[in-house]
Amino acid sequence: MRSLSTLPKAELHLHIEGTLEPELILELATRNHITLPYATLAQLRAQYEFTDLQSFLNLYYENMAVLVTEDDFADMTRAYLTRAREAGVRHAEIMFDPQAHLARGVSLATSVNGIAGALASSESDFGISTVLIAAFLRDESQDSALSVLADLLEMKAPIIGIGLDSAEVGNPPSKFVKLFENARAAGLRLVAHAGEEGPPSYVWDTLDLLGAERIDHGIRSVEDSLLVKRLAREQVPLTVCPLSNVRLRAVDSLAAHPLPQMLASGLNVCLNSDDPAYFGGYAEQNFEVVATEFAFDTDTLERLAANSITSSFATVERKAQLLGELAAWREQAS
Ligand SMILES: Nc1ncnc2[nH]cnc12
Ligand SMILES: [Zn+2]
Repeated sequence: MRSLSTLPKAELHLHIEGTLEPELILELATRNHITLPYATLAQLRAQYEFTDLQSFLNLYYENMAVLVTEDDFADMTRAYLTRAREAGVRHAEIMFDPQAHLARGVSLATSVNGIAGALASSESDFGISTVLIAAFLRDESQDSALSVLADLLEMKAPIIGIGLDSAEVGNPPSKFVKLFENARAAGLRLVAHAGEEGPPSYVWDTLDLLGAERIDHGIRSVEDSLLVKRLAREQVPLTVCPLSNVRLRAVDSLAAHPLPQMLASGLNVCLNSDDPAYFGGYAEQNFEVVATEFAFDTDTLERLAANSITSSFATVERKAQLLGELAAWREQAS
């Protein structure tokens, strides 16, 4: 099969802290004199066996301890952009978790300025247009989220929107109605994780109570045929992350992933890497594993890439440019 790193694509579901590779974690730990529970790469790598979302989140939050200065955040971001360019990512919508850094005593200015500083030149340095999304931790209170959102607005942080992530089950969308109201009133775009481990009712409520424009994951939607009909009718974008779902055991195996069923139902799905340093693959690898597993033809791969572009928050001009690149890729493919 032709390498799918040449397929022009947008990545819409990416946690920048989930791009911290083990090598960079240890390098930053040394630089910042942080003692992690793991002294060697082998010891750290041995932790990357997950049984569910929470088992991953525990390691993901623990490893963030190495992010201390603006330079650390900028280096992490540039490392992702370097790898994303190789993956054929032409536009990236990058989430970060400000509350996780605040809880460790790292200021909003440090995380925002470090990441946004690197993103400011992403197009000239890497050929990748980017936007930044502040994701709120659903296992924290809404009051905490409201206060951080107010601070982000006050400091005029260059964010295009907000997201909702972390432990889903037991933290339903209804907990964050006011947060999404405030973000909407501030002119921000709205996305949220739903239906990763949580039930289809969380997807309904993410649409109806929070007014989210995109659903991150959404794979459990297939359990509810009425919901599938609605998602198809409204063409709600679903940012699916196959390798993540396998590694966090949201599905029993790649073969059991509902992606083919979602495509057959006419859903607006695209492929993403979520936390690629933890789940064994970047954007092109997520395309390659499903292309192989499900024997997808060129039309299907093109559709997945087109969905990522049209569902993005890129400008109309940028979308047109990237769809043009995709058409050129198609020409070469045939
Ligand atoms: N896959 C995921 N689900 C929920 N929260 C996350 N934070 C980082 N990755 C996540
Ligand atoms: Zn995610």
